[in-house]
Amino acid sequence: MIQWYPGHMAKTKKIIAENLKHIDIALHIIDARIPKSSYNPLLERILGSKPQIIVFNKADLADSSANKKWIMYYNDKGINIVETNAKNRQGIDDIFKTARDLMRNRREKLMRVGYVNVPIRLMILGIPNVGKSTLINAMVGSTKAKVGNKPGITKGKQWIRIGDEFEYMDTPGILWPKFEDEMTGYMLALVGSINDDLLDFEELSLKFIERIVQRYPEVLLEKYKLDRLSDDNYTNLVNIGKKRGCLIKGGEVDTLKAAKIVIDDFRSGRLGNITLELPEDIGHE
Ligand SMILES: Nc1nc2c(ncn2[C@@H]2O[C@H](COP(=O)(O)OP(=O)(O)OP(=O)(O)O)[C@@H](O)[C@H]2O)c(=O)[nH]1
Repeated sequence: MIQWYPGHMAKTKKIIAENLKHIDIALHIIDARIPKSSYNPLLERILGSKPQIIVFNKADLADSSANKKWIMYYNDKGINIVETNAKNRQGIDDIFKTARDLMRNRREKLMRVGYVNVPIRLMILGIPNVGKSTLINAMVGSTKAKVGNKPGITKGKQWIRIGDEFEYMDTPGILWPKFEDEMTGYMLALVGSINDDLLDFEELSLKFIERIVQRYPEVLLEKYKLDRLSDDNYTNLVNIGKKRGCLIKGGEVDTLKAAKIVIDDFRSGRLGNITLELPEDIGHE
């Protein structure tokens, strides 16, 4: 499993802290299928009193009842959360609305002292592969993006204008995943936030099957037309391989091939809407 070197992490933290000085609101993108593992609690410490909006992206791939639970969880904590499908531009207007609401008082104050049309500055942050670039494109949408250096702020910083009201920092902040425990590593790997070259797919698929057997057993039975689920997940993987014709010479099951099929089916949404982590998992693993 990959780890971030402490030096690299400290440098990234410093860059993010520096960039945050220039913005009004941080958009913290998380993956709705793994809201616990894709959330980096360290960001909160760096943010201090700077407002954040949690963008619950890829909600279209997640389980809608789980989405509701997570939204309630964050609402109860008083944290703003917006559900999105950046690929289809769903939820984008809610981000703008929430940002406007958050900045209303400040903008009114500025207007009273003569500042008009002060843009709300946003920055997108998130771990790899959560949909940062897709979200940026969705936010820009059809409004023509003006890119340019702004005087008075760190040289070279690029801002993109969205309509009349918003500007966002051109480069999204890439957060390092928190490798808090082994399970977090597996979760991040399952959604593709860790380089595939480093992964043991068979081991990963067994962890995935374990969780699916607990939470969505019917998914495996239906998708792979299994007669029954075994208590032993390796047997389940072998049975999936048999159904999918993953055989090597001598009629043995090619479990690596079967593992890749299962993971690919999950990532692409072919297994249906799945959420691997629920709010009640926090502090229980
Ligand atoms: N189904 C679905 N797919 C999405 C959504 N948002 C992004 N994707 C897909 O997820 C993949 C990663 O999206 P990117 O926008 O490249 O993610 P990123 O966070 O910029 O990735 P890095 O550059 O690796 O940090 C792409 O294949 C997108 O099409 C979404 O809301 N729903």
